[in-house]
Amino acid sequence: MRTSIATVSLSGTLTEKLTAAARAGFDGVEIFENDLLASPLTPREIRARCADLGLTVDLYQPMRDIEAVPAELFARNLRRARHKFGLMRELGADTVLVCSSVDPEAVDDDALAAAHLRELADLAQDFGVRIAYEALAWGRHVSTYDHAWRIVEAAGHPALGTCLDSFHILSRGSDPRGIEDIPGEKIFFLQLADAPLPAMDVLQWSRHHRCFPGQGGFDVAGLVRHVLRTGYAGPLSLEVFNDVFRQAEAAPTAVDARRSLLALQEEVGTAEAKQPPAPLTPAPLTPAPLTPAPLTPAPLTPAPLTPAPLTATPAIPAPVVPTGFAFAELVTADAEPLTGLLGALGFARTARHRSKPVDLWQQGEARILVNTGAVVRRDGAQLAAVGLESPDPGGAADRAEALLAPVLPRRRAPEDAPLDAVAAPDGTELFFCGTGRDARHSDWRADFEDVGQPSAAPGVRRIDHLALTQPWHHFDEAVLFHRSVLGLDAEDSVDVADPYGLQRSRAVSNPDGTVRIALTVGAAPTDDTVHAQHIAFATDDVVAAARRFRDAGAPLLPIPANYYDDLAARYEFADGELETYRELGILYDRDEAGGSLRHCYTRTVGRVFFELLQRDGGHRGYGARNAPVRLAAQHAVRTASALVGG
Ligand SMILES: O=C(O)c1ccc(O)c(O)c1
Ligand SMILES: [Mg+2]
Repeated sequence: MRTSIATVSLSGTLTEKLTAAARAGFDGVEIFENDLLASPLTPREIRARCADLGLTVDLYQPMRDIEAVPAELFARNLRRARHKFGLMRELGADTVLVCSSVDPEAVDDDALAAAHLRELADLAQDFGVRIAYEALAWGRHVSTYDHAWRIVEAAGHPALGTCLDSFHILSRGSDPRGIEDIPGEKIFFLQLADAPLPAMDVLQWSRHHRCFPGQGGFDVAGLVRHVLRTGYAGPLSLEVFNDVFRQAEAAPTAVDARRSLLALQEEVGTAEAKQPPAPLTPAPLTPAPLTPAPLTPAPLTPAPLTPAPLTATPAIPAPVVPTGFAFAELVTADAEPLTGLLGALGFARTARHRSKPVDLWQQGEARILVNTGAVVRRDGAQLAAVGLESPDPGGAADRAEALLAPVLPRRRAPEDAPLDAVAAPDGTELFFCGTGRDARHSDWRADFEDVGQPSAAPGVRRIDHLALTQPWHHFDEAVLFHRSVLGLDAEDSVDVADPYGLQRSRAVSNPDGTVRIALTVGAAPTDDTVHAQHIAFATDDVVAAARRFRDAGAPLLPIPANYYDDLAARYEFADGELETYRELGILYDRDEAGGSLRHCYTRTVGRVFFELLQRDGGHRGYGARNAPVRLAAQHAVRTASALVGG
């Protein structure tokens, strides 16, 4: 199907928005009136710009507070509409959105609303324009899609149809099955948005917190299926009001938006194939014939009034879910502080890259690459790449590419083993690996020469999870990326209090928990915790591992006594157990099923720190309840070392 995006969903000037939408591969746009008013381009120039970019203007919007008002006011509204319809011809837009009225003067009278909309549609028809009437969830008298449709039906005018907006429908809790009672040719437009579920005042919710499908909690795919069963043949158009997207760069937001529609179409297609085919009302592919406007002076080529025929979603290769971490790669100018920590944790340097200053440090199945040959940003050591074990590295990369992930060159140097890799939204390079499976392809170990043996002592077994703080304006994008591109499942988001802000965190994982990534966004983009990244190592005995680390002369993050007093009040411990945790700085958490989590932290080097973690009894969490204590302790350490100039 054709895809479209409202300019309100992207940041920047109208020109920047159009360019970003076109580059991301959208077919068309909804032009928001404010974007047009603020643009130095004339409507004809905007039309030409869109044409140059290969974009159609699928909708002009919104017109507000038109219907069911006193006669004199309605006369003024018609005058306003005449101007806008003229503008739309210049713009090459054939459909205008009319929102249900929020005017205090509007009356609760469906017959009057229908009569006014019919009159409006009559005028619109003279200009070759169609009216799509949309129920705003906070409309004064019309706030549900079925009510808007009843009025459209009563008006009975060929140039009047309805606009469905998934936000207004799903935020009101309306039953989307009723959509199938609307003939597809009377659905003039479909706007899609998701939103997080915790409800608030619906207007604030809509204006600030909409997000792209797959990023929130609505069943947008379910709604789209109902719409498609009517025979609707217009575009799938994203209309997302979101404070973050309004500020972030338009180009990545547009790509994020397109990825969400690709994943949505995949979901709709897949689910549809599993069900018995739904009865489809055949959709007329052309709107009702419209008389050209006699008043228009402009000898413009008429805007394309024919929606493109329904085309199948281009096939997206099936998800190839990663089955473990192959490695994590840290880049740093000075290896010693990091390798000092790794050595104290029990890691040994086991291999060296054949041609680059990259060392492999290993313990159990945990592998850390320390790279001193790459460009390091101002904030020091950082995690630059992650190797994911993949049952089909090429297939994983093909899917990533189909979902618009930037595909990286397969070889970083001519002599390297070819590896499929893509970039995550935060720039982390993700390598799809088949460690030990195929020496010619996807076995990154082929580039390394053994220089030692991993320690035999029991300690770290593998990487348990990565915690990656995302740039604040890429958080929702990152969650959708990991879900759609990598096929990981996303858990609900949790809020973690930091001394200087609130961090939203959402974990993504594979079904058996061998790949877990906690994505976090900080509240204050200037604060250094915002950029922190950590690698958590799984151990079967966190107390022994912590002791060994400390005995090697490395300090663990000190945790305040108050934390342990609270633990004592909360849980019963065996004799001496709590004292051990207190002595070592081990944090403790228990889930409802009695599973437990014990974990402790190293100091931070650049952006990076390590965690030792022991899960028992099937605990699947990350210790979110302990995170505020950990964050405060890290602040305290940073402040203290700043005071001594360290
Ligand atoms: O918030 C609004 O006013 C508004 C305007 C136009 C729309 O299509 C919409 O869904 C909401
Ligand atoms: Mg809308």
